[in-house]
Amino acid sequence: MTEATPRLSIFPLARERTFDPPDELTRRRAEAPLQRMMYGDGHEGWLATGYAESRAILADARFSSRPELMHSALPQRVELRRGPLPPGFFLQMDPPDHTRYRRLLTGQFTVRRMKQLEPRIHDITESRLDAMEREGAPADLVRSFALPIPSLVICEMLGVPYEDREKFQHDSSVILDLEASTDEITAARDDLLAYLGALVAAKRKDPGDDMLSGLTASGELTDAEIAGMGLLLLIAGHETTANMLGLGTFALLTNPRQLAVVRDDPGAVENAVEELLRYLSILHIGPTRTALEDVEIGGTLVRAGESVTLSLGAANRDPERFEGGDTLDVTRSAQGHLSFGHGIHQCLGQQLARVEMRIAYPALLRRFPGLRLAVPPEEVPMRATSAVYGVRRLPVLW
Ligand code: HEM
Repeated sequence: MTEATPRLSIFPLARERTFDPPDELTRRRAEAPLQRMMYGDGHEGWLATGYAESRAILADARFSSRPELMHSALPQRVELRRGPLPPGFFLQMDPPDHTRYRRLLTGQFTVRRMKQLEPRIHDITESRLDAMEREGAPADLVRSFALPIPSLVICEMLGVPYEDREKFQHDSSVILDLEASTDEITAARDDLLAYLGALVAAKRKDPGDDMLSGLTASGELTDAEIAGMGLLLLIAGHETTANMLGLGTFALLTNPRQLAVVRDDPGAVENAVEELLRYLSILHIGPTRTALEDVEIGGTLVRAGESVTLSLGAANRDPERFEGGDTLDVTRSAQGHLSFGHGIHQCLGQQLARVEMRIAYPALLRRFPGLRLAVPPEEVPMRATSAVYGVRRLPVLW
């Protein structure tokens, strides 16, 4: 077993190339796929960059997701780790609490259920494309396409009024901002929780045909728990897919041969979406887990109480698992990628995200066969300091 002193201080975020993880992470992976890293709070924890190691950690019940056990890999405390966890926010819970909440939602996110949603997602996509056509070029693809589609879908599913999008889109982006202060994050979270709490209370009195109303009817949850679950679903449900649509389109526009496959071969789209998920790995940092007891991972001992931060981007490019992984190849089999995580916390909304992307990318590329960037690629502003990587704006012409 090996146990070295930390050589890396603080998780690197700066990317040398738009679509690749930071070079430092790639170098670290070649050196040791699980190695010591100094955390922002002085903790001597671990960094996992290898595919096998990351997958093993995510699958192992001896690693916890609880924020109060976790150290922060960045100097500033990030995400919702500070302060008491909102009830129902099961992303950061362990069994049995995690199991209890997640179980109430799994039926809503099955492949079958997502198939039923397909016609509605088609309609939403087409109406966004119509609006883009009406408004004319140039357009910001994020504002007119990538953000509204998943936002509209998750709003309809949850029963959140889309008219309130400015509030929840703003609060979500603050919560995910790695440079926001703890006070700003807490204020945005509390604002969104208060908004959702009022919505849930209204639905308890006058239920609709939506997920939040369904949860009130389950009789198992308090309003605060439902608001916490709603917070998780609302943030996870639009920020992630929106960034995949924006960044994915950018990647395709700079790889015209790959773009042509997605546009012209309907049979290739399913696979192409998996490859875009693998190649882009939009979770910029993490997840992070903490060992509840001593655990050996590939010959390295992680001691009880130590945190491990993963880089899914580095793991998804690991040459031991994906040959030539630094190249975008929409015809390769990207199955087994870790972009949706792995184990008990594996993304609940993954089928929804897949359906949205399988519909949206080809629809966009077919409607605007001449789609191209309106600015040089290096001028596209990136979300370099958000927990979810992507483009801030994507100016396009057609
Ligand atoms: C391309 C889009 C998406 C990506 C890349 C993504 C990624 C992830 C990842 C990596 C995790 C695991 C985090 C961990 O292990 O700590 C996760 C969890 C989760 N995701 Fe997604 N996600 C996406 C879309 C969605 C959508 C559309 C929803 C819909 C509501 C959603 C809801 C959730 C929820 C509720 C969890 C927590 C699951 C649990 O703790 O059991 N995600 N997601």
